[in-house]
Amino acid sequence: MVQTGDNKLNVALIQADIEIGNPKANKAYLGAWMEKAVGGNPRPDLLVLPEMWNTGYALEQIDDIADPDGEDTRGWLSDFARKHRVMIVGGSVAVRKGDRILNTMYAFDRDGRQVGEYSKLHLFRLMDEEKHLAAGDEPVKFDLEGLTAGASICYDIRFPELARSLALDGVKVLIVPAEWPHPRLHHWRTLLMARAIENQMYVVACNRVGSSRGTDFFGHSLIIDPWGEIVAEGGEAEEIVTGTILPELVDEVRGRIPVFADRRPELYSHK
Ligand SMILES: NC(=O)CCC(=O)C(=O)O
Repeated sequence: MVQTGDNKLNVALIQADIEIGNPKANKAYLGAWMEKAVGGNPRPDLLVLPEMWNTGYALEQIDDIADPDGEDTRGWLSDFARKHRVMIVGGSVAVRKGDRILNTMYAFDRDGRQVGEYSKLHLFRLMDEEKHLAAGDEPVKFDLEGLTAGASICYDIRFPELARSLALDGVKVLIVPAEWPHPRLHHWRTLLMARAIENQMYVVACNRVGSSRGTDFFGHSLIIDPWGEIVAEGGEAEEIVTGTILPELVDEVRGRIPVFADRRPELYSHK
């Protein structure tokens, strides 16, 4: 595929392990990986973290260890973004809001200003999320220096309607933090690829690695372009996965196969 334009975005995905139930240790650990990432060549424009990186799936303790109003997380990510002049999609963290605990993503620009906040819409019963967490209530898009990004957290990618409605709303890159384990690597790769191809958009997905209470997380963080080509893919160990987004490619692919113009929404009856 011919790629043009100098409006590119260098992305670094922090594919790290997470210690269950230890937000302080996880912040220090992720912070060290983030420092390493911003020292990379090329320098990243955007860092992406995995899902629930503050607590892991310590759901029986979640009431005690979720970040109240996300204040600590937001302050820390904002300071890092400003100090290193880098945009951050801060994966997601367990956040306490009133009497609810949510699985929430925060995004920041290079000045450390918060540009997005999204709480996972679809709770994953196989990991007991619905017993301990509350679901978010709206899809979210946000701006990354002129590139419109949409949020999906892990299990959310099994719901094509969400990615499609974000695409119809102008989203050109879907950001997906995850804690997605074996034995569903095939689902992970196939669903992310499908979301990219059907919506003709970039998909940027950061999955954790390591084992936690008998569950093995496989990494395989991915950057997929709007034609469905893999730009970068991690292995199963800790690493920083890097790749470049070329925003013009979204319009080029959408021009090549006019999927959005060819839709027949009047025939799709189910809400
Ligand atoms: N944390 C999650 O949402 C995991 C989703 C998952 O593993 C799946 O198969 O879906």
